[in-house]
Amino acid sequence: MEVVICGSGEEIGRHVADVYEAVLRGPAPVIGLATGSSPLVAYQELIRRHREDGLSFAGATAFLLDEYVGLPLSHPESYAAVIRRELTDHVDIDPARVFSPDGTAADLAAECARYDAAIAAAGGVHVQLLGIGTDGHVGFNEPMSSLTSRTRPKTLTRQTREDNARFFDSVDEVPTHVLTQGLGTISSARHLVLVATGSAKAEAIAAAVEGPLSARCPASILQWHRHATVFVDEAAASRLEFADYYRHTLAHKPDWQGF
Ligand SMILES: N[C@@H]1[C@@H](O)[C@H](O)[C@@H](COP(=O)(O)O)O[C@@H]1O
Repeated sequence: MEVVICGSGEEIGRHVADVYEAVLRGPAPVIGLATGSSPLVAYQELIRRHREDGLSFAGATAFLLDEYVGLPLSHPESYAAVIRRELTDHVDIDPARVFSPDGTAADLAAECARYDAAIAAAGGVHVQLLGIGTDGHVGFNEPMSSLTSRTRPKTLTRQTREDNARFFDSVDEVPTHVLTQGLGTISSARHLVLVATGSAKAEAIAAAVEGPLSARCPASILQWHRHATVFVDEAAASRLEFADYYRHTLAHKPDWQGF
């Protein structure tokens, strides 16, 4: 795992956009997208590169991490709607190639199996963007999620519903259940890129990066992955014991070595 401490959110956005641009310029790119506020600066940079530098998403396929159960796709806070609003409506990706689990499906278990099969049929995800919840969740894999789980329904913790209440009229409006790619599904992506900013994420980042590999902190699954990159700002890095080592590594990173 490579931990990269950045001076600003904009710097994180540029690094993430570099990683995505390299995949998008390759053959048949399959990109993993995430919602939440953490990826937004990277999405804005990708949209800028599309408009100003000709970066094309035309041949890309995209898979979203998760979705609320019970919110119609037309609901502005459904993740299918959020990703359209924040990224895919602003680039040249084929809307029919932007996939997300359907939280309104009559048979949720079958929908989850279908979703995993669709990811596999696309050849797997080249790069998966991740935020992190204050309880250490990735996607919507709450603490104690199986480390090998596949896409499935999950029950949100009270903490996560409170964290996400800002997108709804009240915490009571936040759905109680979700469909999420499992930790095993996420780990199948070839490159995991986790982004976190702000002091509210410092504890979760310390647990994920330097704590034990444990379902107690689902994001610690990145320690088990052969290609994982964690981009944090100074505030999110503030509880990292090895911060000086990460800074030293970055300062001496060879020119030939990307992320
Ligand atoms: N399901 C999403 C996660 O994918 C995201 O990482 C998390 C943190 O969001 P934010 O980046 O807004 O802090 O929020 C939600 O729970």
